[in-house]
Amino acid sequence: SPFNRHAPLAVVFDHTGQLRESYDYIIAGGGTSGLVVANRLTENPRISVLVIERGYLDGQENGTSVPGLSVPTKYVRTDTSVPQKGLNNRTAPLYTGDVVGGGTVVNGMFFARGAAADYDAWEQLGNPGWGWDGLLPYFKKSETFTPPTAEIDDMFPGVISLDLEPHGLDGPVGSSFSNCQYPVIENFYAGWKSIGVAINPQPNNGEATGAFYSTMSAYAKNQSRAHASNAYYRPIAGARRNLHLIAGHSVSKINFGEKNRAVSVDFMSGTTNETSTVKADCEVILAAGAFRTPQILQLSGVGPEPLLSSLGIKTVVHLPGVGSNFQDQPTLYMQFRYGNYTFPTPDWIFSNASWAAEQLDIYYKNRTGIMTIPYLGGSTVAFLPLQNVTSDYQSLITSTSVNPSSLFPPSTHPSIIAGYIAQTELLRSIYLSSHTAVAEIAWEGGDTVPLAMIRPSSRGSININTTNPTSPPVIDFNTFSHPIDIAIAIASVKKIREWASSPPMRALGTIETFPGANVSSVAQIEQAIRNAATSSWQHPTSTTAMMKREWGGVVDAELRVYGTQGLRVVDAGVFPMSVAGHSSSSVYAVAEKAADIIKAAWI
Ligand SMILES: Cc1cc2nc3c(=O)[nH]c(=O)nc-3n(C[C@H](O)[C@H](O)[C@H](O)COP(=O)(O)OP(=O)(O)OC[C@H]3O[C@@H](n4cnc5c(N)ncnc54)[C@H](O)[C@@H]3O)c2cc1C
Repeated sequence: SPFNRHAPLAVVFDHTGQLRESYDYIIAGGGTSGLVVANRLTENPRISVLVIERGYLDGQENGTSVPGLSVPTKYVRTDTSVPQKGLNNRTAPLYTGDVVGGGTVVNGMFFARGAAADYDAWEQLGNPGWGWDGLLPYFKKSETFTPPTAEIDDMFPGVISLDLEPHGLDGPVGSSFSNCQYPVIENFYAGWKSIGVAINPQPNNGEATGAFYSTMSAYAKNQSRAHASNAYYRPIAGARRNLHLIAGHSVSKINFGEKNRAVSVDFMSGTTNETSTVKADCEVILAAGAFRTPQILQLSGVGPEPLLSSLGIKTVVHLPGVGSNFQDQPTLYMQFRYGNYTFPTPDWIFSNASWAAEQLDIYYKNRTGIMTIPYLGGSTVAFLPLQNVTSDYQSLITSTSVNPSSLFPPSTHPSIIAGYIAQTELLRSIYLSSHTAVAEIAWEGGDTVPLAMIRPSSRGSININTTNPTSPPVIDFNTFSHPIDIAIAIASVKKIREWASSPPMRALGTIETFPGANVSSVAQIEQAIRNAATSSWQHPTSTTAMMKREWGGVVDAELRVYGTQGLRVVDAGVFPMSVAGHSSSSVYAVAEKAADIIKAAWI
């Protein structure tokens, strides 16, 4: 059993008989945010915390620690959306972590923060303290940053800032750089530079734009993956008797007492479906991620009343925003090949077994080589503000403006539309800004060039359609429902082509194989995107948004669920809008801040 390792001070349980009847705090979801909060609250030995996690502890397999290896599929859960009109009625997968540590155990290890403007927009949506200045101390608190090796610094002079100031130096999550790189990455930077996209050596200081070498979530010393489990849970698991974690069980319902106080949760065994109840003396904290937290709330009677009553669920709080405002970042995987490219490419890891074995050997001996580069995309990215994507950006914004109400079904509660209008006003200034990006282009030196539309105006939903907690909720990304999203995607494809045909990339003999040179008119590019893009960049957020209640918000600026007591949400669902960056570093920062907010309430 995976639990034997923890004996005799075992705090990981797999059956309910070992649990107490009540805990001060019950955390639903032992993923990224849940483990941060569990760790911080149990710093006080008088506070007891139970984490209930659907997945199990990872077995510390090579795939969860060596950046260059693929993660064991058993830790990744795949759910499927309803057909997406904007994708010519195709469905799209949503991947999430199904393991203690959640998404960070299986993610692509990009560890870049969003732009200051992204978090400032959160604050402007009515959340004092949640802007860049308010969050920066928590980004730092979660991180131990290590600058690149001299070898990487010499290979890419000036590409990575050695300035430690914006970083944390003693937090739980390692943040560092792969210490080996494919030499062709130089052409990536030179290509962008040649078409006017500057190299940004310090993308973690609020200016997350330009072409840069991203920090990755890894410990520099041994070049192994840093995830929430090994950063926030394993180091304390045996030592803190006040922290219990039950694996393999899912929270199915929050039970409310007088004045809508969350008093206990029901949770189910993943193997037997047997349901148990455990009491919360202080609070229930939801950390099941942007996909699952709305499900728990709706099953518990907190959500849009019409939906709840249609399923026969008694409404505890009519909160129309639960499950709405869903955001993810649609992604198109363009394909290229390279005529003059003889050096090993990232694709060799899969196609050349003896080379891959040799690299693994180098990794284990010296913690260097190609296996230090995350397999899901490398570390090299370009984050383009709209004005870098197209010089016509102002007319693109004007020509795609729509009546916000027309983007939602007629039955949508007015508060959701009001909140969306508040967001679109901020989005407009974001689209005009040179300080935050709309498109992300990654290249690890191989055939695939992902293009992620990281600043969507479209909004989807996550809603239950059954009272059965073992059925996943309905995922509707509503991809490309706002015309600006497809317009930005089309302009971005053209921009990537400009980069691919810049002299430094041409020198590699770069040829686009998908969509391909014959796909050239705007209409053709649009169809190629609609036929091939996927809805998610694996960054689902905003389904329990921190916004005013009259704007369809679900939690206040202290992350308390409106209309309830003793109930908060701390996961990526609380982001009012997605950030133009990868989400994990923001999730850690939000959860660190959440823990401080919860502790402040003790006094
Ligand atoms: C394949 C993939 C690649 C990614 N790549 C990157 C990347 O390169 N860089 C980056 O920054 N971000 C990336 N992300 C996103 C990032 O990892 C997530 O944004 C982050 O982990 C979300 O944290 P969370 O706490 O909101 O949710 P999670 O970490 O998903 O935690 C939620 C936890 O709740 C559990 N759970 C769900 N339902 C229940 C229930 N009912 N009861 C109990 N437990 C439950 C889940 O098993 C999970 O462990 C990626 C994600 C994936 C899946």
